[in-house]
Amino acid sequence: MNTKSAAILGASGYAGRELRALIEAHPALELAAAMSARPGQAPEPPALPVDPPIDALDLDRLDGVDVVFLCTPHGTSAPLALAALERGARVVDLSADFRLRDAAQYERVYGQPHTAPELLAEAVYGLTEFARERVPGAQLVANPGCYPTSALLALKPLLEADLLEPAAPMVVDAKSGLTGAGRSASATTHFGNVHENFRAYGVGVHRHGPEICQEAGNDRVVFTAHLLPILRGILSTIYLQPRAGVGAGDIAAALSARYRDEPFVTVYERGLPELDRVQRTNQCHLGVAAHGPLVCVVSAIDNLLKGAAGQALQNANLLLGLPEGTGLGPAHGQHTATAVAPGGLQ
Ligand SMILES: NC(=O)C1=CN([C@@H]2O[C@H](COP(=O)(O)OP(=O)(O)OC[C@H]3O[C@@H](n4cnc5c(N)ncnc54)[C@H](OP(=O)(O)O)[C@@H]3O)[C@@H](O)[C@H]2O)C=CC1
Ligand SMILES: CC(=O)N[C@@H](CCC(=O)OP(=O)(O)O)C(=O)O
Repeated sequence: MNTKSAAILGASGYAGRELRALIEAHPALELAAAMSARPGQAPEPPALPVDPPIDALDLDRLDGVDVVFLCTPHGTSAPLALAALERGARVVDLSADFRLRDAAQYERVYGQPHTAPELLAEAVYGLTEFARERVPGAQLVANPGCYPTSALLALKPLLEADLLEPAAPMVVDAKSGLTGAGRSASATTHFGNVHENFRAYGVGVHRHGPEICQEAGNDRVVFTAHLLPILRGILSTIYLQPRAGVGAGDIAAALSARYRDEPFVTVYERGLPELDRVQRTNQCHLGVAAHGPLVCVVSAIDNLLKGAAGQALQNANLLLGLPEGTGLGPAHGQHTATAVAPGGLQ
């Protein structure tokens, strides 16, 4: 395999560290730069002698780099994407800056004007299992949000197969571990404060609601986020009203058929997903159960891998003409290299 070069901006964050561990174990990618992007600030020195160094932001180091990963907060990614594209790199942005197609909606949802609206039309929403035809030709990939990844992998095949009652809401009751909030401790996400606690947040206004609706193609998704007192993983319990005559068995069969050949999505024949089966893997596990007049689909992912760095690497492999699963470890239900790699959050 010809080696390609990669750079990470935001390498000191949770997603950036995870991606770094994946790239360092990747057989065809070479890490050209791992930079901490906050302008004007020196990167933190490594905490331990074994921790890899992170450099200060220097956009000139992106010259000649094949793919740039933006692991930076929304609002800061857009100008960095512009700079990387101007230098000829392809870009995978892990933030929300290019996920919503409409600049006015971005401003409503994120409370600030978009600084590179001219790029929105060309950005490809990289839910990889549904974007394989468009990602390889893209310059800019908008990596999906973690909650949206868990919801959309369950919903999209059922919408495409027209198995759901058209007027009924689709209720996505999702729970995330603390790493979903990034590494900056806050009063509400610091482990010490959430210990023995569990709560819903952003009810009715969470920024991932519009993203899920956009990609589901309708406004009937009712999404609620919860914060779990664990480190990593998202489990979404999704309540759906099937069309008359459609039962849980039909829903499970449709998901199984859609994902039969997918290395990173596993549909259970019996039982329901649990977080410890997907933590530190790039897997989405789906399970189905009848629930009175409704059908319940449970979807579980690791927020930092399938919900962020792992899916970003699937997309980057496609951008670079590499097999999609390169560097993502054994295909089914097993832990990736990040379970043991330095820098990967254990
Ligand atoms: N955590 C998760 O589960 C997921 C995260 N994402 C997205 O990925 C991105 C990174 O998330 P995560 O790793 O959790 O975040 P972290 O807060 O852990 O890390 C953020 C990174 O961005 C840098 N940064 C912070 N503020 C600025 C700024 N004003 N300008 C430039 N750079 C800045 C930080 O560098 P410094 O060292 O200077 O602080 C750090 O390297 C976000 O957009 C997030 O929404 C997407 C899916 C899941
Ligand atoms: C637990 C937690 O706080 N999660 C974050 C979402 C995770 C994230 O980083 O958002 P993106 O996937 O859009 O990048 C939140 O609720 O805003």
